[in-house]
Amino acid sequence: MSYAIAVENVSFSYEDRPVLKDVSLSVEEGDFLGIVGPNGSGKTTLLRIMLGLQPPDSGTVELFGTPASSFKDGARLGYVSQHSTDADATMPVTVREVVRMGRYAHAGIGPLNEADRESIDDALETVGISDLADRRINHLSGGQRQRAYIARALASEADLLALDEPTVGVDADSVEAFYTLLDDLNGQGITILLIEHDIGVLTQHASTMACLDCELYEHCETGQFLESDALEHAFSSARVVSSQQLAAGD
Ligand SMILES: Nc1ncnc2c1ncn2[C@@H]1O[C@H](COP(=O)(O)OP(=O)(O)OP(=O)(O)O)[C@@H](O)[C@H]1O
Repeated sequence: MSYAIAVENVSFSYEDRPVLKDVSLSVEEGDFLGIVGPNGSGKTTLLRIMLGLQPPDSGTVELFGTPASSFKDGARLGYVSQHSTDADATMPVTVREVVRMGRYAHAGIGPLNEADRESIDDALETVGISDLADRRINHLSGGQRQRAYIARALASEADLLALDEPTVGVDADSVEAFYTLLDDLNGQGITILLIEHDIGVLTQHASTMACLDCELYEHCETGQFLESDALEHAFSSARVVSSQQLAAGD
């Protein structure tokens, strides 16, 4: 079995406040993992540690079989953080320029060759925003911006996409289209890690689910998760759908 990410006994504190306690969690290549948990339960922190962006205080993290501290192939990992868009909000960059950043690992900052240009065009087309390529990134809606950042990850040929609450502020139709895109990418073999408050929609798409509450409360296949008490535990989060809605398949 090949793991995209293997986390073993990870603990982490901000100053002296423990945020993660002894978390062990492996993500198989090709998995679609949904991560839920109450507000402030350490989800973003764990995601960043899983991607090797932040070292744990103790425990180990492996990315595609290599210790995170010596993993050099960052282009394989695409991360769309909650704050991805903030940095660009004040910069006059176009969507194409944002997606072009995904080619840095392959093309450097020099002129692009034909293959690079093709890769950028393909990425824009895959996420359905070719017509927005020359618009300023900060003139896009939240949902369109999320697509631009996914296109950047695709242009960098990422094998794994990690997204932190990508659908906040996105209208219901766009959320559905967004999940269709994620399903397509996952069908092409891209591993997906997704933090999402809307457990109802998440569990319709994720193949495995993890519920975090400082410790790892549950990690299992989605069907099993829906029948476990982790569901109720995750509902202690502020912004979730009700279990009645879930039962009704809404
Ligand atoms: N840089 C930081 N310095 C100090 N404390 C932090 C920092 N980042 C996060 N925290 C705190 O650590 C805890 C876990 O934060 P984290 O963002 O990982 O949780 P989360 O589950 O993603 O939260 P949410 O669902 O609200 O986005 C929270 O109490 C948060 O306030």
